Amino acid sequence: MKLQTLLSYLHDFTTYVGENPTITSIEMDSREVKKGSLFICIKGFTVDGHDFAKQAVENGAVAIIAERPLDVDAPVIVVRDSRRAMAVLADAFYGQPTHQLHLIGVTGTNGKTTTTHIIEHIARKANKKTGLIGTVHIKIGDDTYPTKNTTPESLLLQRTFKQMVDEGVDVAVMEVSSHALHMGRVHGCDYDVAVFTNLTQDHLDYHETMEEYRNAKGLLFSQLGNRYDHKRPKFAVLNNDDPASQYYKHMTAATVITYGIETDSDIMAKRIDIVPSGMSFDLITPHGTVRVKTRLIGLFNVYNLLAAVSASLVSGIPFSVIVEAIEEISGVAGRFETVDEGQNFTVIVDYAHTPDSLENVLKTIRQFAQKKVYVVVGCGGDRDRTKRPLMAKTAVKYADVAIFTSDNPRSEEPEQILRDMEAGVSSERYVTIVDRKEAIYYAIEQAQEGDIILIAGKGHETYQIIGDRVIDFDDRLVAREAIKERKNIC
Ligand SMILES: CC(=O)N[C@H]1[C@@H](OP(=O)(O)OP(=O)(O)OC[C@H]2O[C@@H](n3ccc(=O)[nH]c3=O)[C@H](O)[C@@H]2O)O[C@H](CO)[C@@H](O)[C@@H]1O[C@H](C)C(=O)N[C@@H](C)C(=O)N[C@H](CCC(=O)O)C(=O)O
Ligand SMILES: Nc1ncnc2c1ncn2[C@@H]1O[C@H](COP(=O)(O)OP(=O)(O)OP(=O)(O)O)[C@@H](O)[C@H]1O
Repeated sequence: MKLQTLLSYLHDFTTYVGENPTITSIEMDSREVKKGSLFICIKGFTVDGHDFAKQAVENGAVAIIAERPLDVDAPVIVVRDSRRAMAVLADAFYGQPTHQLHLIGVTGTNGKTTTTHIIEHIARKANKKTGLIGTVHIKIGDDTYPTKNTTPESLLLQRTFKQMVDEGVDVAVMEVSSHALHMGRVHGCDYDVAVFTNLTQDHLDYHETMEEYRNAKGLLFSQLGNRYDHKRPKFAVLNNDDPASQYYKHMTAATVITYGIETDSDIMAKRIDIVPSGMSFDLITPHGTVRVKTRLIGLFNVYNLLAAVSASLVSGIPFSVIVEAIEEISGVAGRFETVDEGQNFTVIVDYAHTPDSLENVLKTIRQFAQKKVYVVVGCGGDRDRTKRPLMAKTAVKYADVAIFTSDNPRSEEPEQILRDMEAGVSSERYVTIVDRKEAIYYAIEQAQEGDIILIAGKGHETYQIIGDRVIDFDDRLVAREAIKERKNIC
């Protein structure tokens, strides 16, 4: 594509009249630049991409997008916000692929990964070829690709959508983080369905106030149905039991579909029975009411199922197929995942890393617990500090024994993070063990027959970030080793 053709997609840009090279790729990392690339300088949180423009030109970049003039041997196009410009350019460069996909975006503090996986499962059951983008991985059909962010940067995102179109994907479902919405990573995405799960405290290191956090998520709904003059209908699927939905309802031009348990909604669950092996409930929809059974556990998963059912129904998937799919779905990796080595106590690994999700998971466990409940929990470094005392308070409130430990301390001292957690609790019902492996071993050594241990925070993750180092660490493997060692000792 010619540079000037590409630039014509930037609405606020009209002045470029220089050279017009053919652009063979767009890159935001100077190390990825090839001959013919357009290099976009992004001011990062660690380094400034503008400092790598020279290197990009040496590597073959034929034009540069930047937020200020640069002294390099290639045309420099100055824009106000290069990250947003990148989203528009990537969308254009890859042929606006989201116009050709049925795209479902899921946002909310908790439940995004679970809900997107349920939707993917339902769509596959309906014989659709699916694409999935989220925290665990990117998946196209059966092929998976690793990913660094819940919602990737626009370049990778649009490249992925293009691959999905090329591979014949019918339904693409993705997690849309508030960071991505705020930074404009998803600018240019043409969503057909936007789903809201819930809003509770998280990410205040980035958004600063709950209001800003709520507004960032609102961008998914305010932009839905406004941006493109398409014939395709647009739907906003909202959790009626969450107060933030009232706000999103008023800001969207799309058709609103609501779901809930407590508040009258289009799609509802009633008569919910939860047992250790799963749940059953009346699923009430405009297409009829059926009693469904699922292996997923916890009231929060009823919400995730309702969100997924609503999104699937407005996507035209038959009700009977949806019901069949939810009856056979098993869990999502690292979400309420049990570690079973035949021991006589239960070990659950769960990704709960917000006060609300920790509370929900512990409340669910409390429903079955006959004996003691242990929780191993920590808080990430360089992230929302205000949630640390709240996480500790929740752990101590619902567990008999809380073990505070490290969870991705990053550049912070783990001891300081743990002191921040301890500040939230006055009782002595906790133990602090800095080393996460030791903490897990401690819980497993202490557990008696019938006890339940929740290892919270890292779920499917297979690493710990300590300082600059990323070390291999998988809660599930560590728990397995600890159980086996304990058996050998016994
Ligand atoms: C705070 C944040 O969002 N950081 C993101 C950002 O990294 P950064 O700002 O540190 O980038 P940087 O290293 O400073 O680099 C700046 C620019 O220089 C370029 N560069 C750098 C070095 C070089 O030699 N040459 C070069 O060109 C880089 O390619 C980049 O374009 O850009 C990276 C590349 O896209 C992202 O992966 C990274 O996300 C990090 C991993 C992150 O943790 N982000 C969190 C806050 C986040 O976005 N989380 C949400 C979900 C949260 C949730 O719901 O739980 C998400 O969607 O993932
Ligand atoms: N609807 C929900 N409401 C509250 N808590 C939930 C809900 N769904 C899941 N959880 C809890 O939150 C944890 C994370 O769930 P999930 O990965 O689906 O959310 P997420 O929104 O993708 O999280 P993240 O943005 O951090 O990746 C689960 O392990 C569970 O403990």
